[in-house]
Amino acid sequence: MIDVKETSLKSMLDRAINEAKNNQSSPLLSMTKKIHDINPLRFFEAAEQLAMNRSFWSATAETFYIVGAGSACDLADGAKTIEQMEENWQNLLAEAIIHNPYKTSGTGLLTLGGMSFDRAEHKSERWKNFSHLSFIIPEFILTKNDDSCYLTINIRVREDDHPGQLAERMKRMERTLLDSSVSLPRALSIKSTEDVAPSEWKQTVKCAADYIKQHHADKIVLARELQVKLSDEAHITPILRGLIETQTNSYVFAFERGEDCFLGASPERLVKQDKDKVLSTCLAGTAPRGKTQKEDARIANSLLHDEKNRSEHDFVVKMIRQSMDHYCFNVDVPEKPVIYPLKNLQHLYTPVTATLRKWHSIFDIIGKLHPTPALGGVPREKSLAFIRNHERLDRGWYGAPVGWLDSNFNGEFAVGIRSGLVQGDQVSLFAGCGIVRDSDPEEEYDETNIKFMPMLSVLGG
Ligand SMILES: C=C(O[C@@H]1C=C(C(=O)O)C=C[C@H]1O)C(=O)O
Ligand SMILES: [Mg+2]
Repeated sequence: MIDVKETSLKSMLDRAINEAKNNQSSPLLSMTKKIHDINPLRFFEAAEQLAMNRSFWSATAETFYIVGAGSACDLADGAKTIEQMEENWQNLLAEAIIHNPYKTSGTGLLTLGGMSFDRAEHKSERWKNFSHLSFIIPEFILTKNDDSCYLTINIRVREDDHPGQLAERMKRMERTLLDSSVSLPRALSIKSTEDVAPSEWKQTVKCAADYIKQHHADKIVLARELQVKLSDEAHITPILRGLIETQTNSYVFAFERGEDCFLGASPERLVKQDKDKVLSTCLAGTAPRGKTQKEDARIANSLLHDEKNRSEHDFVVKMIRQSMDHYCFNVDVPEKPVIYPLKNLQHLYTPVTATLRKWHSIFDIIGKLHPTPALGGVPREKSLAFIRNHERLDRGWYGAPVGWLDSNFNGEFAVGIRSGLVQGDQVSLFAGCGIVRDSDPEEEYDETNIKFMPMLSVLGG
């Protein structure tokens, strides 16, 4: 990695093109600067006008946004596993020419992306635009952290590139992306919804509960789908705005691939890395919110003491603790869960903190954790086999890690739940729940219905 102090795009390009010629390589040039305050949703919308594929990430508990536009490269090209992708990342970093004078996490050279829930599963037509593994380094990245905004430009430089022309092209695109007069499209409304095979799903829940009672497994997470037809082709920006405004304590994300977009507002952090500090979250066990404060407190209290929900939760805690022990020391896990309140429901929540051992990365942790028993089950292989054989859904990127990481060992990944796949005027929403021995199909069905609410309400339902 070459850390550069000079700042003009043209002189950086001259330098990078020289490197490319001398080494017969195509290094990535990454330049970051501070810019005036800009609404991340306007930047996101402006990228649509340039017909660029977009990535969006926001942690709504903080004022933190990363918006990516275009693609300088996909790290997962030619990689079948997370390990191979990490190797691509390391090779790219080794050659990269970076100018980023800021220490803020999420600025500078970074990558955003996700993966399929089950990379062993055959990909259906519906997810054709979403590779099993895909992490893009956007051409333009807007990072907003509290009141500070940063713009990063990433260019894959080739030896026959013309520095002057390239600099002009990037500047023109930058002007369009930062144009604050871009108007935000209006929200749409829902024309109809269709619950996909509800009675078959309840039957599968019963089958899973029986399988568990026969001691073949301890927990199996089953998901189902709700098809939504919109009044017109979906605009992504108003959906994201709705999610940001309504879903506190969540990660609002969107990943466009071709004409399709996978998006959602997940409350579930898989892992956050801040140098050698890592944080994971056990989130499982669910109840609705109460209509009054008193009712809400009563529901929270019974959730905390409910045996069935505690067992759903405890499987996750046990597994995450063991997995973190693998790559970390100082693993700290509180004895009991607390309540994690969301707009439409509340969960049992246990945070896990740890220190990452030298030579290990966030990719190692993702590879070890996914799928946790919050989305797969216990034991892992048996529950995955059950899901493959019985669930009628191709989960695609639903339930899998989505997030970002930068070149300074910071990053954050959520589990892609409370989410949907937008394809034109059609949205497929996904929701699942943890089946244990005492699960009742009707109750689990009701639980998935509340999990559809965050997405449904911003789509206009
Ligand atoms: C599978 C989902 O959520 C998971 C299942 C939960 C449960 O069954 O109680 C709670 C949170 C998540 O771990 C989903 O939202 O789709
Ligand atoms: Mg549950």
